[in-house]
Amino acid sequence: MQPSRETSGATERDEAAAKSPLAALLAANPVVPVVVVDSAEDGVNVGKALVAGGITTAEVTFRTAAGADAIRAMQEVEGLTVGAGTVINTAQVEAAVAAGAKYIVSPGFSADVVRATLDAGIISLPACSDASWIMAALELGIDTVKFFPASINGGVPAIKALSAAFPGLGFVPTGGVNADNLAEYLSVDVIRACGGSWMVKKDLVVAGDWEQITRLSAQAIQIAKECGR
Ligand SMILES: O=C(O)C(=O)C[C@H](O)[C@H](O)COP(=O)(O)O
Repeated sequence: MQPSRETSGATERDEAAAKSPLAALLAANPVVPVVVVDSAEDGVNVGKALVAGGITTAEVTFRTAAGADAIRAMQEVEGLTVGAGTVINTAQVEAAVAAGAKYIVSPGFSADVVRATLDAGIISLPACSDASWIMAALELGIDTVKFFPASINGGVPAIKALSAAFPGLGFVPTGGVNADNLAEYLSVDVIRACGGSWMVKKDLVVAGDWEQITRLSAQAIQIAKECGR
């Protein structure tokens, strides 16, 4: 009997996870929330709200001045693996590592940022939006790339087309992913996880609506489970 698509996907993901710390991180965290906060305190509250909803990681961006402080403070949230997002230069890599970030995500590909991250012994997730950038990432040993902005760059059909040229490569689509299309993305085997801000929208953080963040997180995790994640 042929294995079902879901079963073969799980096996392929399991094999990748056994070989790569990044793939293992994503196997444990199929939904990666992109967190933007203006204070460390907000970061801690968001982190607790995510964990209460079953999300166990947070990509805290360097888009605000509070990024590094929030990453440092969020280490205290039990059950949360904190990474840094929107890391666009090596000074930010240093700041993220010093703050305790366990992984580093960029909106694009910079060889300097990837090298500095790997040299620090941290997991690197650069974004690549086309085949040329993917080839540059492969040269540095990257096995999974963020695909950003996913919806504008062609979504699932684009990822399937790129995947045909790069067998074994994992993708983390981010940008335009939400509760309505999460299942479409997570039903594709090479998509190791999805990133996005939909469960931690700025207005929810500003309003201190931690309960809604928990509800949206739980909804995302439920969708992921239904996709066999
Ligand atoms: O800041 C970065 O490093 C990014 O790469 C951008 C974020 O991942 C996206 O802006 C999230 O996209 P939305 O879920 O559509 O809000």
